[in-house]
Order: sequence, then C-alpha cells, then structure tokens
Amino acid sequence: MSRRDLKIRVVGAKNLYSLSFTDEELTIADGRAIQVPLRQVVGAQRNDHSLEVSYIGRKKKTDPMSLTKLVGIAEDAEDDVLDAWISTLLHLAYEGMGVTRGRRLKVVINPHGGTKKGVAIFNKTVEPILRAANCSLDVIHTTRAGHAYEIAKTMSLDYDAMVIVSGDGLIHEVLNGFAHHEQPINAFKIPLAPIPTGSGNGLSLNILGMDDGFDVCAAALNVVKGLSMKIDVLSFTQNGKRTISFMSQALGLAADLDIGTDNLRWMGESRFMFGFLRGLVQFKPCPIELSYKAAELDKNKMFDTLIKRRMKDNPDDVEPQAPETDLTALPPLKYSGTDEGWTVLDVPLLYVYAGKGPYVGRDLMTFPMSLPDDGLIDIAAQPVSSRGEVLSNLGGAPKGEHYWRPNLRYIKAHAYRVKPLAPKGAVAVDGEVFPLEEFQVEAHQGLARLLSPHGYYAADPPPRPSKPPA
Ligand SMILES: Nc1ncnc2c1ncn2[C@@H]1O[C@H](COP(=O)(O)OP(=O)(O)OP(=O)(O)O)[C@@H](O)[C@H]1O
Repeated sequence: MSRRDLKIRVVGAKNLYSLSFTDEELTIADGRAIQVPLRQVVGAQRNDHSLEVSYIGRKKKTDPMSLTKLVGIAEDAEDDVLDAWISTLLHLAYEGMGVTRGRRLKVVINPHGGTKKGVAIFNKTVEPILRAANCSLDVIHTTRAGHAYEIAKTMSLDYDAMVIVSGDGLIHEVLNGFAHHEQPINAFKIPLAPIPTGSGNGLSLNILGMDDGFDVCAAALNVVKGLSMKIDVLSFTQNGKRTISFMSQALGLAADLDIGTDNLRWMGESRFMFGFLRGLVQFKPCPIELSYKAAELDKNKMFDTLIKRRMKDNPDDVEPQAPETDLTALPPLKYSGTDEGWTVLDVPLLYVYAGKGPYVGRDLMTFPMSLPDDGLIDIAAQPVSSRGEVLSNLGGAPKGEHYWRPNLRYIKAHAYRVKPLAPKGAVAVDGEVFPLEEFQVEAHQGLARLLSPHGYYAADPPPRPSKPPA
C-alpha cells in the first residue's frame, strides 16, 4: 500500500496543506478540513516537483458545483513517492468505481439552444473539467437544424460517450441519427450525456435530479464518472414512417406545452407552463381514441416496483434480454397489425401524455413511475372533468403528486395507438410537431444508453398518500 498522506505547499498560500485519502474520500486540511468524495476527484498529475489535484465541489453548501485545481509543491515526498500517491488516488477514483480513465468523447454543441450560451458554457466551464480528467475531445458545433441528426447517422463509433451541449431537441435528433446509422444497434450503445443548455432539459433532470439537473458542472462530472445505464427508446410510427422518441408524445392540452410556444424560447422552461395555462383556459377535449396493450394498471404495484428497482445499485442488473441478431437494422415492430389483447380507453379525454423518464421539464414530473429499462411506456391520460379538478392535478405536477389522484388514468403499456376522431390537431413527439393522424408507439427495451451517476432516474417518486386524495 503506497502512502496516503502528503503535505503540500500550495502556490501563493502560507499554510502547508495536508492531503490524504481513504477508499471513499480525499481530505484536504489546512487547519480546517474539506472532504471530497473520490467520485468528485477528476484528475491528479505531477509536473516536475509540483502536484496538481482537480476536483469538483461546492464552495458553500448552497453554491453550484465548480472545478477546483489545487497546485502545490510536495515538501515531504520524493518524485517516486508522489507518483505512487497519484497512481493510487486515481486508481481508487476511477477503476475502483468501475470507470475507465481518459474517455474518448464526441461533443456536439448547439450554439442556438436555449439562451444561446452553449458555446460559452462549454468553453468556460465544461471543457476544463473534461481536460482535467484527461478525456480526448472531438468537438463539433451544429450549423443548422438537422445537423446533429447527420452527425449521429454518419459518425464513427469509436467513442466512449457522446456529449450533447444543448436541450432535449438535440437528443431527439441524435437518437434518430443513430436509428439511421449503418450499424444502428452499435450506435445506440454509445451512451449519451447531456449538458443542459437548452430551453427544455428534461433528460438532464432525469439523470441528475432536481438539485443538479441544471448544473453544468454536475453534468460534466457525469460525463467523466457516470456509468452506462440502459434505457428504452420508443418507435413512433405514422403513415409507415418510424421516428424514435425518447421522452414524450403529447396530445390535447398537453400538446399545447410544446406546440405554438416556439416563439417564446426567451422564456426558457417557463414557456411550457405558459402553454399549459393557455390550454387550460381553452379547455378543449382531445378528439382521439386511445387503445393500448396493457402491462400494468395498478398504481400501487407500479410504485412498489419502482422502489424495488431503485434499491438495485447495479444499473445492468436487469432482466436478461434476447441477444441481438441483426446489428444492421432496428428491432422489428412487435405489435403492429393485431388487435388481440388491446384495450380501448372508453372515456372522453382532455389530454394524453405518454413517454419515458419522470420529468419532461422543470415543473412537470409527468411520468413519476417511469423506469429506464422496463420495456414499457408510461401513459398519463386525463379524462374530461372540471377545470377545478384539472387545476388540482396541475398543482401536483411539479413533484408528480397528480399520479395518486384517482381521476388521472396511469397505464404502463407495451404499446399504444391513437386514432383521431376529428380532422384537426397535432401531436408533439419529444417537442417536435406531427399531424394528428393515426399512429402507434412501442417500446424497445434497453436499446440505448445514458451516462448516469445513479443507475436509475434521479427523480424522487411522489410518496404514497396514507389515504387516497379526494
Ligand atoms: N446551428 C443551429 N441553428 C439553428 N437551429 C439549430 C442549430 N443547431 C441545432 N438547431 C436546432 O435547434 C433546435 C433546438 O434544439 P435544443 O433542444 O437543443 O434546444 P432547446 O432550446 O432546448 O429547444 P427545445 O426546447 O425545442 O428542445 C433543434 O431542433 C435543432 O434542430
């Protein structure tokens, strides 16, 4: 075992710092001690006799995360002792956590996402973290809509992860690019890691949780240290054309969030809430017939399954899946062309929201029971009821509490279909507008990957009420 404590004189500082580490954390002490979990240590190196240790942390509890580089001269250690100290520290901070060092990253930045700060945020905040972690970077800026699709469709697959500096729109493009890659199955195996600089950053919230979901340093740390987590993606098929959806399909009132609020991008995430409220004022029923191939309808059972899944700490510890036989094609559609075992939801509906991942935006935990890899689509369907009742549901939406309200139908399905009952309308697929014409959606279990610190979605599910809400 090599030495685990060192004294270093930090450049410009009077005090002698002592650095030591255990299997779990690095302690930096100069009178007062700071503990840094090893997961947050991203780099350490020797330049002549000086030592540089880089880690991500918070200066104060309420601060966002930031990169700190501690540089100093080790006064009590020869170079070989210092090298051994660095080597053991890095081994524990990487391989000891199942993470390979120096990831090869494809980075796609949308200069026009959200408030157009993606490039500046990447250069100032994200890139220094990836460099400190010794990652190799292949950076490309998108120049037009559809560019990220082309990049993903034609890219070489020699990367450990793909970093997407933008919002959910670019994730949608990249996954659809993978679907048209000459080796789609292998392309989908490259884990995606979002850096949240778009106006809709639902995926980042699902990976990092409400506290860190908009923290670009936490997202960069996930690029460096996250573990690969399998996720389901969905095939949305309309008029024979198949589109990959990773997040949501919204109809009726829910579609108003995504549709027609494009000119309100300056509002950031608030534009979705604006869209919802505008839709609520109009209060139009959604003219569709919804049918589904059910997997689970019991809300209590869904909750129990979710809690059990969150207790598994190995993200790959899921039901074994059939080995892929054909790497050059997407998995076939299993549920088209048959009505057997399908149920029609026989009530007039105000909105239908279906998809994967608990959060679709900052104030909307639409699918609180969503699991990354259960092979199922979560469907939230709101029957027509009073404005008051719908408003009460909306009040619970930020934390997913509407899930427990008896008048919200929540279905886990292998597949579902929508037939329009009126000629006008639209459906928003991951925020992109499609015409309201007949379509079908089905899930492909564990087809894609994300980098994740937890191995499960980071949204806390709404607790089961002791008595059912009125
Ligand atoms: N250089 C570019 N110029 C203009 N549009 C672009 C460019 N690069 C990408 N786009 C488009 O910008 C759209 C917005 O994507 P993104 O999700 O990254 O940002 P956003 O602000 O969160 O948008 P949304 O809220 O719709 O998801 C995408 O549909 C993409 O096609």
